[in-house]
Amino acid sequence: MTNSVSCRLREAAAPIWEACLKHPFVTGIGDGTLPVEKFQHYMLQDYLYLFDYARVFALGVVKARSPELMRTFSANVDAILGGEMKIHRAYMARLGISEEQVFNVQPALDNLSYTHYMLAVAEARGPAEIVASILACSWSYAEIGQALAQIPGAAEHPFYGEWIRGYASEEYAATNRALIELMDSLAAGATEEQLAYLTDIFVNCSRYELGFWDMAWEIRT
Ligand SMILES: Cc1ncc(CO)c(N)n1
Repeated sequence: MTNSVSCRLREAAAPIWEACLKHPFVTGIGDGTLPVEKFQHYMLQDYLYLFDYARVFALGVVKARSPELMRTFSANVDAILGGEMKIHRAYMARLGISEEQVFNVQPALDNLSYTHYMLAVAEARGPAEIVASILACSWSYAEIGQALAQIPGAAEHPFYGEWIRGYASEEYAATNRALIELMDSLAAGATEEQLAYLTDIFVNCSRYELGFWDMAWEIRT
């Protein structure tokens, strides 16, 4: 991965990712001290977020110019709607929230701005830019999951353990690795100008990730 495009993206966003890992919301999941009220707000917002996140991948299906790439994007739409959302649905059930109730929640401004930035990039550009915008989300959650799972007892926590196990799972890591490889293959032969744009997208999405943790921590609407 050294010297790869994905490595360059990761390095450009490194200080922001550090801040995400140290964020009180994230460390609160890790040590189990996060107030459930904050987590519930986050869960509702994140569930809404995932529908738009799946739409970004769906635009990848529209923009792809090869059947293989169409299938890759399509499989990711399915992995989000059917796989990752299982974590959310399990928490919704535990918190007593129905899918209908979620759809009556207004997206927080930090959430709406983030998803609409990704959707705007996806509408205007092509597969490489779509993957750059999605990779910041997927990869940062994979790193957060791995980091929290290393804290003794964290993955067994009666409430937050399930979230940690979901994002620390081999399934999630494998999907993320495939996205990293896809980024590198789509960016192969890109000009310096194109690479600079992919980096901007990745860094902006990382800033939005940090904003999402702030929104959740402060219960911003
Ligand atoms: C805000 C946010 N970013 C990334 C992910 C991982 O898909 C998520 N579930 N939520």
